[in-house]
Amino acid sequence: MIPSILYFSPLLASWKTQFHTALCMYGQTVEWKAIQSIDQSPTFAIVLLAEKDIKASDWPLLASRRTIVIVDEWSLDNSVKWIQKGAINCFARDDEHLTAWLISEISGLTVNRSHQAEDDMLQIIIDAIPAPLFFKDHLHIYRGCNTAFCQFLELSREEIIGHSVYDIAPKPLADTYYKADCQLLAEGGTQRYEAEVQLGDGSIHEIEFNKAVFTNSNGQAIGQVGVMLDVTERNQLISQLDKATRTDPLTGTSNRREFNLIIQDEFEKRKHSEQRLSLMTLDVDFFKKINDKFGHGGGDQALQLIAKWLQSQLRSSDSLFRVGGEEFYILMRDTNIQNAFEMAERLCKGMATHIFSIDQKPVHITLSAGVIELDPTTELESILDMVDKALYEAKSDGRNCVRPVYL
Ligand SMILES: Nc1nc2c(ncn2[C@@H]2O[C@H](COP(=O)(O)OP(=O)(O)OP(=O)(O)O)[C@@H](O)[C@H]2O)c(=O)[nH]1
Repeated sequence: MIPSILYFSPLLASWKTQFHTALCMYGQTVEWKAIQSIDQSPTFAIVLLAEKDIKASDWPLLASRRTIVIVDEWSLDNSVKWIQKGAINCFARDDEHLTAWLISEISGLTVNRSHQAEDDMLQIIIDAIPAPLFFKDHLHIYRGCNTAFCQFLELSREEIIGHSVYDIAPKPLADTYYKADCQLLAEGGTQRYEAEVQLGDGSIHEIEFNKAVFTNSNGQAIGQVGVMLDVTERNQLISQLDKATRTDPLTGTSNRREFNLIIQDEFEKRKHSEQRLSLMTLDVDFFKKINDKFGHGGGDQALQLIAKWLQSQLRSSDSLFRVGGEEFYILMRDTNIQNAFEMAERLCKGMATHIFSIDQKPVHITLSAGVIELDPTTELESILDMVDKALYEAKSDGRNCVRPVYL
């Protein structure tokens, strides 16, 4: 006869002997295995835990095993408390009823098959649903799932049903699901959230969970049902789309939309920090002539070369934006007006002496610029107006020069 395995926690090491003898007397062959915590036992196993050995991290797994809690002094209140946490029974150390109860458990006399037909019908129905679907009881133990859910996790139904989420997911992910489950059961109703799920091949997918609590006829929450939608691709598309709406497709730099978002944010931060912030507006001089000489394609190429060159001149804390046809902004963090002015001069001089090549022909390009420091006591709109005017001043003063705004 194959011995039944009984798992026990450290404080029950010597205590178990009396039960071993009693069980043998009634013809039960058992094997005892010591465990330090409940996760070292397989699901469905009979696990005997001394109350003092149980840690809070063991609680989510109590119901996925046939857990018996052994207490020093039995009380109805305490016993019910453990049963509500998922244990199937609670006995005092010296309670001989435990022997009879263990014999019944080991013999499998408690299995109730009266609802088998309904269960089979429910399984057929949920298997027809293409999205992964599962349901858990109020103790967070999986009580059912459809074929799509098994395929999704690459686990068999046996590896899921009766298990706690801590049995089938890595601990950090299981913590997330467990927390969400607790919240849903406490609040009732429905819940929708996104979380990562690790598949059988180790890949991580972003999943939208749509869950709902179900109740018994008294309105008491007895479990939850969840449907999973794989939104990994959808989220990737959203983030690509979001990036595209903030990027200038010609030069790859950030565009005006991104500038509007960033400048608001940086300006708000500036109001609560001593870190200086400056803005440079740049416009390519006589750009129309480049288009006229090289065609629109040549002009596009020039804009790409200009953006690349500007980017190569910046510090990692500066941000470049293409905000119009041949107009660029540079946001300079940690920079006062003096430093911003020097930097603008350096860029204009550098651009004027740099020789670009379009269609193998050398091209000279110059820039006009305005600079301003973002004073937190001035309205952002007026700052942007003033720096634009400074740029027009640079244009009307002959181009290829910088005009600073001193507030
Ligand atoms: N190739 C190309 N040209 C563009 C693009 N956007 C704007 N332009 C051109 O840039 C030129 C800008 O001309 P203007 O505003 O008159 O300015 P400018 O010729 O640079 O002269 P100033 O700014 O006064 O020095 C126009 O001819 C636009 O068609 C673009 O994406 N690609």
